[in-house]
Amino acid sequence: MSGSDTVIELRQVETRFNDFVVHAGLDLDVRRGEVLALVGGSGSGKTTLLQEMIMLHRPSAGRIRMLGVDVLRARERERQALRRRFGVLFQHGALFSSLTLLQNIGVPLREHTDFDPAFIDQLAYLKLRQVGLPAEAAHRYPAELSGGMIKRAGLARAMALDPELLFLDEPTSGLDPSSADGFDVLLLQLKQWLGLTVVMITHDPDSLWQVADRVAVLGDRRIVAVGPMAELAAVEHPAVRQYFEGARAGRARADRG
Ligand SMILES: Nc1ncnc2c1ncn2[C@@H]1O[C@H](COP(=O)(O)OP(=O)(O)OP(=O)(O)O)[C@@H](O)[C@H]1O
Repeated sequence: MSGSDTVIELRQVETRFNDFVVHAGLDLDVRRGEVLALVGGSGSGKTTLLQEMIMLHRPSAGRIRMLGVDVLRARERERQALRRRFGVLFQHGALFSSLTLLQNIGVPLREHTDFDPAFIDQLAYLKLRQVGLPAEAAHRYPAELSGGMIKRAGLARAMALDPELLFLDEPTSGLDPSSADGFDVLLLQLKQWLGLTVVMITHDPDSLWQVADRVAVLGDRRIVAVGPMAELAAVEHPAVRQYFEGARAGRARADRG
C-alpha cells in the first residue's frame, strides 16, 4: 500500500512488442515533489515507460496509478481529466513552427479552456517569463531561437495548465554546457517555487548529480536500482556502474563537490 506522497505507482508492469519483452515485473514509485531521473542503456525501454506513464502507450500487463487514478482501468473521461494534470516536454521541444512562442505556449490553454484570447496571451506571457525567456522572445518563431530557448519554450507550454506533474524527455540533450546548466538551475527553481513533481529521462551526468533527488535505473527489463546518486554509487549492477565510470561521470561527480 502506498502513502499519499506517492504520485505515480507502477506495479508489475509488463510491455511486449509481439514476442519481444521490453519490461517484465517492473515496479516504481514516484514521490510527490521529487525530481526522479530515469536512466538505462539504449533500448532498455525508457521512452516506452515514459509513454506508458503519459498514457500514449498501454502496457501488456500490470498496474499504473497516477494521482490516485487507476490509469489502465479508468474511463476515457477520467483519463482526459488526468491529462490536464500533467505536462510533457518532448525531446525536441515539438513546437509548431508556424506559431510564435506566445502562441505555442498558449496551445494547451486554447485546447482545454474557454478563456478569451487576450487572457490566454497574458497567461502564456507569464509562463514565458517564468521559464526565464526574455519578453522580446514572445513574438519570435521557433526557427529564430537557440536550442536552449526552444527547450524553455517547450517547458513553458508543458506548464501552461499549471500541472502537478511534469514529464521531460532528455531536456538537456543537444544543448551546449552553459544552456544545459541554465536549464538544470531552472528546473531546481521551479521545483522549489511550485512544488512540481518531475520525471525525466536523461543521460546527462550533471543533471543526475545536481538536479535529480532520486535516479531509477532500467536494466534487465525492470528497475534494478533506485535512489540518490550518492547511494547508487555502492550498487554493483552493471546497468548502474556505467554512471560512475568514465571521464564524464567522474567530472560531474567532482563538480558537485
Ligand atoms: N512500437 C514498437 N514496436 C516494436 N518495438 C518497439 C516499439 N517501440 C519500441 N520498441 C523496442 O522496444 C525497446 C525499447 O525501446 P525504447 O525506445 O523505449 O528504449 P529507450 O531506452 O528509450 O532507448 P534509447 O535510449 O535508445 O532512446 C527497443 O528495443 C525498441 O526497438
